[in-house]
Amino acid sequence: MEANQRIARINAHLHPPNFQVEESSSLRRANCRAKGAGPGFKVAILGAAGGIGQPLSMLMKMNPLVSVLHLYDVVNTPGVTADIGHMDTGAVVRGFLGQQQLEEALTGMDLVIIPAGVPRKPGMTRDDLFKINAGIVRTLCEGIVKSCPRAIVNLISNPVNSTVPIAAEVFKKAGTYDPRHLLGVTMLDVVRANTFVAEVLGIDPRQVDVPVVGGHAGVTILPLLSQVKPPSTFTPEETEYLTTRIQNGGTEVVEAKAGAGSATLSMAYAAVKFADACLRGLSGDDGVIECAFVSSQVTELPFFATKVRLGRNGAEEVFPLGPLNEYERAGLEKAKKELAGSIQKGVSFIRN
Ligand SMILES: NC(=O)C1=CN([C@@H]2O[C@H](COP(=O)(O)OP(=O)(O)OC[C@H]3O[C@@H](n4cnc5c(N)ncnc54)[C@H](O)[C@@H]3O)[C@@H](O)[C@H]2O)C=CC1
Ligand SMILES: O=C([O-])CC(=O)C(=O)O
Repeated sequence: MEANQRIARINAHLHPPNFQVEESSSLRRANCRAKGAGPGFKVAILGAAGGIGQPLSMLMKMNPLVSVLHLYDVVNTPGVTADIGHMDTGAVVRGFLGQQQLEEALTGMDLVIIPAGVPRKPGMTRDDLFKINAGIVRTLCEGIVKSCPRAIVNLISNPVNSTVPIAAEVFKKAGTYDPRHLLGVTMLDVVRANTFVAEVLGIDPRQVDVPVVGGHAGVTILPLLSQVKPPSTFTPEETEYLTTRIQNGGTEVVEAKAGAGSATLSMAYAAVKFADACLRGLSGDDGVIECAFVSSQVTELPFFATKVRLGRNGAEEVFPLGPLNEYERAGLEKAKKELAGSIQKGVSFIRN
């Protein structure tokens, strides 16, 4: 290629006159030429310009399993894409702005991560977000139906206990539903549980594994402290303190941020930990096991979070709860009661 042609391509990349479909196509060509998409997975982040979306996009750009990273939002993706695109890691980054570019953003994706939607302010429950976020999740899932119906979906937008059933209903309606492909992200509950339990035990959190089951709101978040690894015992006071702190972890951050949003940095960390596990599963790695809120037959509820084995087809195996102590059995009953209502609310949003 002539030198002046190469410079023209780079300029087109650096100074797109606007961020419309035609421009993003040329940007895509420039990107592919400039960097070359290596082997790996194609990942889209929907809500990429937000508090979670930005650090999540940065961390996914650093993931060696990712070859192409599509950043979609209804605002600010040109800036975030330009910024992250300068990182000298392998993934090719492309930005997409606004609903008219959703289809293009999703085409060919292997994994779609969704942190789009409004966060809580002090005094709100996650369910208070339903009104706005339910519609956002529906629209984005309709895009997935059209452009990448076989992709694995990691759903972060709250209230997860209702948005996962919403996504399932959208996919069912379109005839594309594969329950193994839809995963509500509860990893932050596990990350918090590992941290708080490690503090109590006085050990490194990286050595700790706490299964957290149920759902992702208040009493539906049920840490199984009797199954902690390494095997540990807790006094009744420690059990009560840890369970309450893990269940209120999100609220602790919302209050500390005092109106400036909810957990973003720890959530981006947790989302990447979970997405990486999904990609390792897709690659064919053995023994990839994490907690997630999925279609389940572990209880009488249609969705429930437990440990799942991630493989080439997503959540290939959903593990049972294992032995629970009396405290956990009581917690399970409370969790199921609240979860049943939240799941029904999500289902009704699409069916009615
Ligand atoms: N599952 C979990 O453990 C957690 C979930 N969350 C949830 O994640 C969501 C996002 O939180 P933040 O990033 O802090 O909020 P944020 O407000 O900082 O960012 C949200 C982003 O979504 C974008 N957005 C809004 N409508 C959209 C649409 N139709 N399509 C694409 N993008 C759209 C916004 O433009 C914004 O950039 C909230 O619902 C929050 O409650 C937050 C922390 C933990
Ligand atoms: O608490 C919130 O609203 C955000 C969230 O889900 C969490 O931090 O666990």
